[in-house]
Amino acid sequence: MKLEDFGYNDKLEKFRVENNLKDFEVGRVVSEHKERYIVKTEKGELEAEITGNLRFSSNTREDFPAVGDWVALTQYDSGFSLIHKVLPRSSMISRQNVGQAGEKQIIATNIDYALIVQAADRDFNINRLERYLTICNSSKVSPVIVLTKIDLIDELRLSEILEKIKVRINNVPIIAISNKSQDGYDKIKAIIEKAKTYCMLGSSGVGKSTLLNRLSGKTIMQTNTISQSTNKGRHVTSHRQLVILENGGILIDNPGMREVGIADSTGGLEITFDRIFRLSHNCKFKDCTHTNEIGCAVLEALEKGEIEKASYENYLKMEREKTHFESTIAEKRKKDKAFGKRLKDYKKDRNKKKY
Ligand SMILES: Nc1nc2c(ncn2[C@@H]2O[C@H](COP(=O)(O)OP(=O)(O)OP(=O)(O)O)[C@@H](O)[C@H]2O)c(=O)[nH]1
Ligand SMILES: [Zn+2]
Repeated sequence: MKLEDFGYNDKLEKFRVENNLKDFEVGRVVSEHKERYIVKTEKGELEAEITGNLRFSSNTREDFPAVGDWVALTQYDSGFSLIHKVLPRSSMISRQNVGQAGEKQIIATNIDYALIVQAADRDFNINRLERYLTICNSSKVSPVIVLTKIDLIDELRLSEILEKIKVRINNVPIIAISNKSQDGYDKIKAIIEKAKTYCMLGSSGVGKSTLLNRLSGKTIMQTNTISQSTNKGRHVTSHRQLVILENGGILIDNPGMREVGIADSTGGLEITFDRIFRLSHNCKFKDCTHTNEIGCAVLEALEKGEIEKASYENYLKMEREKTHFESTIAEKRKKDKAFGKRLKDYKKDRNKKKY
């Protein structure tokens, strides 16, 4: 397989040449477990770790490789490889780190499209759709809405749902499918492009695994463990998290992806709620919160019924979450800085005492 088959492009190649990385091998991280990586190269899959240098020059977890990353690495005779550099990312999906407040955890990188999967029966929820959209918009990933289980509803209900979406969400393709009858499969297959990278976002039970299995032409979820011997006879076993689909698309499906909470949409609100943001330019006060101010263009539009009340409320809720998350990050930075200073003072002090 060529690098291009799993997503390598001219931009990455240009970076590689300009940054004197020609002596390294290039590969894509297909799985990660406790800082051990499986990297797919033209020669096959390699097991790798990062160099000490990369570790020490990393300021945050974001600088470490993640699934989807393109990396420059060296393979040693022992069959072991070291990652020297992470090539620039075109997109990044992250979530709030559950253990550490204010820390981000990268789920996957270099994703072109996210399939936002919602079942058309009980799962359908437009507020949640807006949240997933916001995740996409803040991650620089293009969204596609996929409605599954349309075999469980009638045509009237389906057109109602489609209408509901269109009132609140503009310019996002919507594909309605049934994994059971395979209705709409031609449409979903048609949007999946060769060498583009996809991921799926959606609640549990909406049909993501079923769709993935069908698109890959294999039963991946059950046979997800690959065992392959490296050229030195070492065995690499990993949970495959990057899958090449039947028509050449690439799908990232790692455990983290399934856990991207809808609370992780800390940016991208401007794009999801562009109507509200456009209106806000006409608010009397620059720092208008659009909740009780005089001369608020958003409240005026709301009163006139020009924007949906439910959408407005969803926006306010997400805006509050965003503010909260940002202040947690700011606080953490302040603490880190204070700690850094204390450490410096301590070292200075210790050095003074030496002489
Ligand atoms: N009727 C109907 N059932 C479906 C459809 N798609 C999936 N299902 C069923 O819904 C259930 C859940 O499907 P999965 O594919 O496991 O859902 P998932 O999104 O991968 O769920 P998690 O693995 O928990 O994230 C299974 O019993 C499927 O057979 C559909 O289009 N129509
Ligand atoms: Zn306002």
